[in-house]
Amino acid sequence: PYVDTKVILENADKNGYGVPALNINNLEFLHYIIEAGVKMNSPVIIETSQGAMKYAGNGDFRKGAELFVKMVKTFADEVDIPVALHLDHGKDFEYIVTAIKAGYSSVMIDASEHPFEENMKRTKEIVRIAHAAGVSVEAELGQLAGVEDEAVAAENVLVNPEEAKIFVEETGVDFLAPAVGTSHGAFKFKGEAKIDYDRIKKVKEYTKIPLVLHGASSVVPEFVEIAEKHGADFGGAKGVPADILREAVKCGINKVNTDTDLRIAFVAGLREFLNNNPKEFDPRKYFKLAKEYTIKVISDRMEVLGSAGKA
Ligand SMILES: O=C(COP(=O)(O)O)N(O)CCCCO
Ligand code: NA
Ligand SMILES: [Zn+2]
Repeated sequence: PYVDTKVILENADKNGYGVPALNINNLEFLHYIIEAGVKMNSPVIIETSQGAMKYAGNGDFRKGAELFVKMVKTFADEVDIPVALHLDHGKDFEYIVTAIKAGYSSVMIDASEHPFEENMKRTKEIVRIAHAAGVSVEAELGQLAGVEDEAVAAENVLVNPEEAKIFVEETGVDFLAPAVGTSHGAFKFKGEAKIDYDRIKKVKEYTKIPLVLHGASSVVPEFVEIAEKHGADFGGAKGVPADILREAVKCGINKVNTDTDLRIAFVAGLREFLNNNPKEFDPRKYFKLAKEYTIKVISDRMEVLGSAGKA
């Protein structure tokens, strides 16, 4: 069934597990996520960026939002696992309100590049509108380095746990994404991978709401190697290893944003298949290995985060 993201995350919070939030831009990735969720008996949070809304609507983000809601609801109504649709990194008021009106389960207002007071003001406004429509809200405190669609943050600004307490009390936001050392994309760490567990624990203790880890892809070496064997150049790619994800969930993370891992698994399968099948040009065939690898990486992540078996 199609559910509010809050239902999924409150259950995860109560029972101490994490749920992968998986980005889509098209039908194929939606198929794969649903198939993995059903296979693993795991709740799934489907998420789309503002760019995905534009892409699906061929430039018209309102059309894209409508399309995504129809697609996700169609799949959700056919399966027994809980399925939610979330707007990821909502930065523009128009996109966020469009997602709320189109029927998204939840929206993120990402005002993290603004000063604290401004972030609170913008978040309060969206909470008021979203809650009036029965939609839950995620906000971000601190900044992740790396590129987030349009905005590029220079370097990591880690969350201030005391600020987080005030922020959640003042805004009434349903979930919070504290910046704790990760970044978006495939090149997350120069040296060894590490995130600030203490900050996660403090934010959890002070806010007592479901927490979100952004930039959480592991950048799985197995798929990086396959992709590079077949022509990709991902030198230096490094993500958040499974043991760090497990620890982050123990410290209070419940929603685990994952996009890069799906992209790498898919492109690894696509490159391998195309290289080995020069005569093939049927898209129902040449996505086969891409589909298999993407379902594998999602299934494994559900095991790592503990959402497997929890639907
Ligand atoms: O936090 C994340 C996931 O980040 P990643 O999958 O790159 O680790 N997201 O919000 C997904 C979209 C961001 C651009 O990839
Ligand atoms: Na942000
Ligand atoms: Zn993110």
